[in-house]
Amino acid sequence: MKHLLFFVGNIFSFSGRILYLNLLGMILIGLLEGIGILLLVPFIKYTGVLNVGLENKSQVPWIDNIFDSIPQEIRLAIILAIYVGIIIGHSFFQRNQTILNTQIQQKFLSHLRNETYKVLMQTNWGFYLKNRKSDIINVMTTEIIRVSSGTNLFLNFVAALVFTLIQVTISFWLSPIMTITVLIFGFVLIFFSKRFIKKSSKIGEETILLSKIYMAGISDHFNGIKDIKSNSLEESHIDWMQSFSLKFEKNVVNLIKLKTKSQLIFKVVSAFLIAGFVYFSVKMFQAQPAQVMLIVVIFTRIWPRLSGIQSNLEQLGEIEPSFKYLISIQEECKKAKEIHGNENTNISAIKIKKGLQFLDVTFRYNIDQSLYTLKDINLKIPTNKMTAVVGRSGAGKSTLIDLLMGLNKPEEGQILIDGIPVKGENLLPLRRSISYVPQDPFLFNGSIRENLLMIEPHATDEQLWKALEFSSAAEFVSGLPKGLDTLIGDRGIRLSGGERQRLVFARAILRKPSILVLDEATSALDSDNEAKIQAALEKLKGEMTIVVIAHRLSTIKNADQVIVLDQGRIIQQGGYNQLASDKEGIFNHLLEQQMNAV
Ligand SMILES: Nc1ncnc2c1ncn2[C@@H]1O[C@H](COP(=O)(O)OP(=O)(O)OP(=O)(O)O)[C@@H](O)[C@H]1O
Repeated sequence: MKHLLFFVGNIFSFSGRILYLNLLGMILIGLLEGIGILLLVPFIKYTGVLNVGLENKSQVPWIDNIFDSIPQEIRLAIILAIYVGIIIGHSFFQRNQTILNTQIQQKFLSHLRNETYKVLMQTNWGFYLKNRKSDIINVMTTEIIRVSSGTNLFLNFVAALVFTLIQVTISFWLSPIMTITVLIFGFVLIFFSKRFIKKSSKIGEETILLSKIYMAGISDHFNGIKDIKSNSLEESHIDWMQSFSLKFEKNVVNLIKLKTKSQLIFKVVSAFLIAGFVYFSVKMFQAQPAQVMLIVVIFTRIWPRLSGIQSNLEQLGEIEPSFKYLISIQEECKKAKEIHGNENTNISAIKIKKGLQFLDVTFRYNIDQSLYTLKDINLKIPTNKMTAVVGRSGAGKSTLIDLLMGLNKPEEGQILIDGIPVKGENLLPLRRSISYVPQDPFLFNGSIRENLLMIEPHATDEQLWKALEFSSAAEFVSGLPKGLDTLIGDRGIRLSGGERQRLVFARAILRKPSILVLDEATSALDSDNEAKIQAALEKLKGEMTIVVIAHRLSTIKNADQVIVLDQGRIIQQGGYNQLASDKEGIFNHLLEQQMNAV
């Protein structure tokens, strides 16, 4: 319940006055419905549908008094006119209230979506190492909508309580004993239906789990669609989907079974109660037709409200796990927050004068694992020079780069920029100074121009072509029918691997970074284009600090220093030729292996 109240508090502080207006509208609608019940008294009496006897007073004498004072010939017309007026007023308020409700709900949904997205964007990289991307997509798509509709459901529940209260008050006026009896039976039944709410909550938990698995499954499958097609794995994936759909089906059917079971109990009890009331009223208390009709009206008005409360509680129980889940994600994000407020907008890049340094740096991904991913790393990266990091697969090269960019924090030791530790305030300026080109670069489904402008939104066409020229991409881009406006598909699927890498390289250069980090960024290039990129890097050497990870050692021939990593430790460090000539060294060994392979 506290999770639900957290979001209700949120919607109150977010929506403010408009929410109170909404509640007021609900009360008005409830009142109009209540007046509708009161009108039944004169309606029954003066229409003569039931033989009440005009001389008899009903349970609400003041209503009789009002209508008795109206001339008989226009009395019925007035009653009917009031009735029509009430229906019109009721419909009018209900329409406005529905619109207002939707506005509040949609605004709250946008607020929830924006805020959750913002905290997700502001968390550190460690959060993304711990959580599955598909779980986060599930939160942003499914869970947020469930929470928003759950909050709305709660507001409707409050409105239902208000309606019930108004109707109970009016019914109490008409027949206190009858109203109290219905209420006692209703609340006893609600009390004994607690287990339905618990069961709904369990089904809600199962729904979240299923959505997570589903989202993870389909994102894996469509990310790997090429592998699926080329290895003809379609059938097994179709089977997975079919068996999964069955689980979804069962989950929803179970929920409906549960909901309808409690409603069935309410309806059966209501049938027995109404039959019992009418029987005892007529047989034992000789009730008049008007009184019997009143009993039926009161019962049929209040009882559905009580069964509605039960149904609302079950629905809230089902959504409760989503409230809990969203709060836990938001709290985890807050703990992992690395950008506070809007500080990201006014950050300017720093100019690095002397260089970067790793001082006794030790790191491991999981504090429980005994082996360190990087151990006792001492290293200087001089400004405006090229540093290459090489080593076998799994040696820790990418991890070293992630630490350099401040994505992960060292467990021990520190990383310094011009002698100042990389942490807190200088973390974001450092990242602003870096252009990073990963192994599998990110291109989104848009035009080449949009992909380039993503990094430097104000760049002119001239600057774009210059960057493309620099990365040896100008030739292929100008050869495309739509040039810069060519659409490149999901993750740049309509380009070759080498074209993608050159495009991302152009994008990195466009930013004119102080530090250019290339993580296996030229692996897909042919030797001709690789030579061109090497020449480009050579030109950049005096202007920016370049850090290159490369398996293909020919790429780093021009490096000013080479760092050789093995099992998380630096085992060799020096100039390219110096390391190549050390016959005992692992670098020479790696070189020989590559020569033999060629
Ligand atoms: N997110 C992670 N969680 C746990 N372990 C990780 C994670 N990322 C990498 N590792 C482990 O850390 C070690 C170093 O990985 P890293 O990616 O830095 O190696 P690498 O030298 O860049 O390898 P490659 O050349 O194959 O890309 C590997 O043993 C890897 O399994």
